[in-house]
Parts: sequence; structure tokens; C-alpha cells
Amino acid sequence: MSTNRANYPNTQLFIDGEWRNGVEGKTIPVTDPSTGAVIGTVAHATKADLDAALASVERGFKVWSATSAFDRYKLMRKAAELLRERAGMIAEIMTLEQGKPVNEAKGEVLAGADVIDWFAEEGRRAYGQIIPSRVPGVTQMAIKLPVGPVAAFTPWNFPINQVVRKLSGAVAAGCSIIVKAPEETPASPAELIRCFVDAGIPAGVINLVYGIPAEISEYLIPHPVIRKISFTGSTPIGKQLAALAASHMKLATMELGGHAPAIIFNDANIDKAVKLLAGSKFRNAGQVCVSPTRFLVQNEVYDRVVDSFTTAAKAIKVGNGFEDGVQMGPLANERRIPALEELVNDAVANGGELKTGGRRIGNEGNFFEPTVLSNVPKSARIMNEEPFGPVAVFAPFSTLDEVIDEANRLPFGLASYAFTGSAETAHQLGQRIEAGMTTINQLGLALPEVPFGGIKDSGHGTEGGSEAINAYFITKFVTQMPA
Ligand SMILES: O=CCCCC(=O)O
Repeated sequence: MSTNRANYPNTQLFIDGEWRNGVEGKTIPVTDPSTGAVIGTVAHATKADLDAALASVERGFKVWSATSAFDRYKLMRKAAELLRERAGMIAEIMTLEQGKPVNEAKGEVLAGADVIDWFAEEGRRAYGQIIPSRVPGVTQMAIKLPVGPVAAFTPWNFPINQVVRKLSGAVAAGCSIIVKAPEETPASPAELIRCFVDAGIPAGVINLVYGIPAEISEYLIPHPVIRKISFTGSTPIGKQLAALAASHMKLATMELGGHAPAIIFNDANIDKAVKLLAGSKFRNAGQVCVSPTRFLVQNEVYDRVVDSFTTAAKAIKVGNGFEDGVQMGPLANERRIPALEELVNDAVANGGELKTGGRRIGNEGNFFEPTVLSNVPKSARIMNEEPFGPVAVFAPFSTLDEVIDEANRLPFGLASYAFTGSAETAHQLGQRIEAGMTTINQLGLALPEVPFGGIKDSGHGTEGGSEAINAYFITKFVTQMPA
């Protein structure tokens, strides 16, 4: 049976191995961003529920940290298989609540299964070290132990992807976790967690809450049970939570905002650059932390690139994510429409040229036109603020040094993209762009086996690659000699 507005599931909390309503029975409405219609509800946790989740995650940690890495691996592989089997159904739920095209949603779910597999394997290979001793008979060991109960806070743009990295890292390392998933898109992450439940995860290891985000983070982060936090979201909120975590000496991974430069040189393969970058820009309606935003194009090819990108933007089919051929759905939140309109108007007022788009589409649902702005000066807000929407902003440049300065001008440092035919230019970019990730002549970000994270105001820590699981371990030194 396919999922539709009539059978969209209401979402409950998951605490101590049970799906349950909030103690006070409060709920939050969930809307379909394609129509604005309310399609269901999500349970709203209050303090009593959070106390129950904290007691549960503390018990869960005792059980799970004492479970062997091999048994954790087996369970995770089973959860990944369940997620693959259910991908079609979960994708439909995600499209209903988030808006993205259903094939994009399915890709996200399947990628989530790969993330679980990756971390399951990493958990089995979390080797420590034996350190040669100065004293005969003494053994010195650096061992990795799970850090403790984790609190994870995730956003609505990738309802599965954002949860699965944190959940899988924690569970593979032997930690228990409270996930505060997004209220806008609650049902698809709940289905992810159901896969772990059906795979046999013991009560208390995974807990799921929703409610008022600030209330939940302010209660969980300082709580002595929680030893580690992981947050994905905006830079301003990330800074507040990082400060709160630091004042309670909690470890924190922060995956925050970006404003990715996409640099195209005269010697690049222009057709390839435009095709790949346009696909990347309008994926998930531009609501992606790693979305290419500042398109910096070398003088000789500037007009050609802007024209060809504008043609690509005009050809994007926007609509309900369930319709055949739709490439871009609505924005997930209605409030982003006036915010984007303001950014576009400000760019034009500062001298930028609107090549296409810039407005809401229709009067039902949160649809926004794929938008291209050209010759936008640095003084425009959109050259400095993350638009988090389907807007590409173009500006010309002359030299390598100039474009590297521009790429590094902002406090963000998450993703960056470049297209060039020169090996020397590629080398310079790889070394000198201040970003956690640089892709050259291709895309290829966010695979489970490669690092994923930012620097500067884009946060710290990585959620992919061989280092990611370390966020959920402490290193303990043990030395011993025979009695
Ligand atoms: O918004 C940040 C997560 C990006 C995940 C992806 O690019 O697949």
C-alpha cells in the first residue's frame, strides 16, 4: 500500500523500548509542504518525558556498552537490511512531510543503509594501541571505550541522513543515544529507528523525542547523564549549543551552515561543470548545507556559464515530489519564501541582475522558482548569508589568488567546488581553500567512507570516514604488570 495523506502515520516518542505519547498528551501538527495541509501529528515531549528518556538512555548504556562489538555489528547489519527493504515506503513518508522528489527521498534512505553498514564495520575495527614500555613486564595500553549516552539534534532537510550518521556512530561504538529529531519531518526518522527496534536493539539504547527544540537541548545538554552531543543545524544555534556544551565540559560534534564557493576556471570543461553544479544546486530545493552557492566564474567564460546555468535552471521541473519527472519539490518551511524573496530583492537593489526566478510559484504549497542572480556584489546579503534555498549567485573573477581570497572571505568553511583543466590550479585549490571538503572536477561528497564536516563557523568534527566513529569513543590509558 502506498503512503498518502490519508494514511500518513502520526509519530510517537520512543523511550525505554516503547512507542508512547507524551506524558501530557500534547502534539504538534505536521504539514505537507506541497499543499500546506495538516497531514498528521507528532508527540510533544515535556520535562517528564525527557526525564524518562534520560533514565532510559542511562540504563541502555549499561547494557549496550557491555555488548560485544561483533554483536553490535550483527544487529546493525540487520537494521540496514530492514531499511533497504522498507526504502520505498519510508521514501513516500519523507516526500509527504519534507517535499523532496520521491526518487531523491529513496536515494537518501538507501544511502542511510550504507551509512549503518559502514559504522557497523568500523565498530569491529576500533583498535587501540599497545605502547612499548620502559619497564620490563609492564604492559601499556590505549583502549577505546564508548563515551557514554549521547544526545543528538537533527534538522528537517535530510530527515534520515542527518539522524543515521549520529545514530550509527553512537550505536557502533557502544553508546546509547537520545535523538531529538525534527518536528517538521518526524515520521521518516521514526521509521529509521523502527528498523533498529525490529532488528532487536535492547530497550534504552535508542530513544527518540520531539518537542520544542530549545527546551529539549537546554535540558539535555547540561544533564549529567549525557556525555556527548552532536548537532546539525544553523551556525547561530550551533554556537549557542556548543557554548552550553563547553560550559558543562561535554564533547560536541557540530555540523553547521555553509556558503560553498563553486569556482569555474576558463580552462574547465564548462558543460560538465554546469550540468553537475546545476544538479547539485537544485537538489533538495537547495536546502543542503553543502549546496554550491557562490558561483565564481573566470572572466573569459563568465557569460557562457551564466547563460548555460540559467537555461538549466529554467528547465528544472518543479512540483509535488510524487509527480512523474519532478526534479525539485517545495521548500520545507513556508517562512523561507519571504526570507528568500528578501535576499533576492536585496541582491538586485545592490546591483545584481536577476536572470531567472526569484518568486514563489502559485499560491498553494511552498514552491519557489529555481533562481539565478548574476554580477552580485560582495555587499549583497546573499553573498554573505546562507540562502538555504534554490538560489545560485554568480560573480566574475580574474586570477587564482583573487578567487581563493573570495572563497575564504566568509566565516564558513564547509564544502567547496572547483572545475579546472589545470593540475597546478587543482593542487593550489586543494591546499588553500579553507573548507572541510573540496571537490575538483566532480562532486562525490557525503559518502559514508569519506570525511564529512566543516571548519571555521561551519563547525568541527567529521561525520564520515574512518575518523567519524572516534567522536563516540574516549581513549583510556591502562598500564599493568603481573602482581
Ligand atoms: O545538509 C547537509 C547534509 C548533506 C547530505 C548530503 O549531501 O547528502
